Amino acid sequence: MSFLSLEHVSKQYKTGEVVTDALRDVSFEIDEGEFVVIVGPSGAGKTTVLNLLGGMESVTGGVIAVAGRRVSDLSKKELTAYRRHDIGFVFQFYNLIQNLTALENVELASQISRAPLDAGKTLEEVGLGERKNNFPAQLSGGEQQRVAIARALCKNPRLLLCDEPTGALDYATGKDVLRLLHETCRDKGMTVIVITHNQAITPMADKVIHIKNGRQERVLKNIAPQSVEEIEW
Ligand SMILES: Nc1ncnc2c1ncn2[C@@H]1O[C@H](COP(=O)(O)OP(=O)(O)OP(=O)(O)O)[C@@H](O)[C@H]1O
Repeated sequence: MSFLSLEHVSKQYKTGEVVTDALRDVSFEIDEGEFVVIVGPSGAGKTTVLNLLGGMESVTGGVIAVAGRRVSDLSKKELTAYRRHDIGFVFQFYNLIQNLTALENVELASQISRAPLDAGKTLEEVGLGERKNNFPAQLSGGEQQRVAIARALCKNPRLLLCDEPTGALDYATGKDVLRLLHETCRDKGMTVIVITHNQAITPMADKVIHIKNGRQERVLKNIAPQSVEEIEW
């Protein structure tokens, strides 16, 4: 059995009379420790996939399983525990708490986790040991994203979900963040899913899932994934 699977997943949003088919019959599998890129144009349904995987939304139809659990069958209470303990989130705009230092931001996440890693050590691992007492406003965008990644990692999650993690960063800083995510996957055996509209980063991935108009167009495996240094856009 694979680490993560979607089987015939559909998701409809109803706003008043309007029904949007955000996802239609999406099925794919991901192995533990894979670096996966989900790519597609704006409105394709990428964030919806992430919200379903992260337990923020529930499916309209189909089955989602992560690490041996049927996420699509969990109760509200179980979903809260799943989000808290099993999933690390990295967003485009970092979502750090402005009046807490880098270290305090990471500690806050570790305090609500079941088996957290050391917050200071995790910040050192992302290259921010020297900046741990800085507030977010005193850090560059790339540094803030590293804090956000440390915050996600110190929960010691089973799965790291990243929604356009380089969307707010310049080219070189975006590459640094992708390198960090790639290294986290390789060094820790962490399963990492990155969603992006940037086709150029797909050669980094072990697996690429193309989504368009709520449908999965194709799933490709890269036999020889490239490092971020080898690709340009
Ligand atoms: N909460 C919601 N209520 C109603 N419709 C929604 C909701 N969330 C998403 N949608 C719709 O579902 C479709 C897929 O949206 P989604 O955000 O998953 O796309 P996306 O690929 O992540 O796009 P982008 O790259 O622009 O973020 C879109 O048509 C969107 O308008």
